[in-house]
Amino acid sequence: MVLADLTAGAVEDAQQRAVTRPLAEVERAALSRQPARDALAALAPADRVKIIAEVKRASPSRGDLASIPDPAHQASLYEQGGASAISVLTEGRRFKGSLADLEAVTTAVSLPVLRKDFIATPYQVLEARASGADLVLLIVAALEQPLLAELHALVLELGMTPLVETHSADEVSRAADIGARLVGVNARDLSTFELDRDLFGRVADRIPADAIKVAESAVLAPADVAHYRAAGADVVLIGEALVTGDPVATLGAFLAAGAPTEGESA
Ligand SMILES: O=P(O)(O)OC[C@@H](O)[C@@H](O)c1c[nH]c2ccccc12
Repeated sequence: MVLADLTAGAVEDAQQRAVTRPLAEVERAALSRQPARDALAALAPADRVKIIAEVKRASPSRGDLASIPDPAHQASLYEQGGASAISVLTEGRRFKGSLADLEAVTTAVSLPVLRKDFIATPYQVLEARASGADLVLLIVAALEQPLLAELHALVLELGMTPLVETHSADEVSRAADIGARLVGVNARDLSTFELDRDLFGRVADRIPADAIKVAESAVLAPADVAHYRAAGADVVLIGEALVTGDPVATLGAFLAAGAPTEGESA
């Protein structure tokens, strides 16, 4: 199972880092950071769709996407283009990211920043905060419910916001059960890599009314943003389409497609 392998690899890499940087040290670093930026406020539902723009060099499904020699610069362009938050892939093996990328991005922008990785241990959550993350991705399919609840609580305790990622109605229920306030639905199944842009629309009504709804993946054109908006998304998370070309212009087109249409009462 691909998701299990990705998670096992990420946990193994974290264990390796823990050899030279023990948990107590990472905890101290995490607690000495400036407080996390308020992601729920930044992503609060508005009349138009908000965008989380992602720094991603490669992925197991798409291979190499862009070299992104300067992730801080890339993130600055996203901020300039009107993104509401930034996502940074920190997984090294298949996505070619790192915690250094995350740290560089949080320094360069004033937006909340998500650590996008395969998180399954408290150590990885502490590392996220120690590197300046404001949000942490938790993938429901990768975690047993008690561990999901434990990590969710730890993210909150550290003042960060968990983005709880789901792939089915059942997983949305599990997110609701732990009181998730920011729920993502990923169009890409992380085990088969199959894309289903309509999954969000099928499960959106299961997301608790007080949670922010995030549609993740498969936005390649402005029409895809409009599609997700019509299906009830408050926020879309976009990677691939932003890492090449002119991200400021692309974001402008995506934001326009997520705005209310003429005649529509906001
Ligand atoms: O590049 P896309 O199709 O715009 O997708 C972005 C984002 O949703 C995707 O990178 C993603 C969603 N969930 C993840 C979990 C792990 C790694 C990556 C992801």
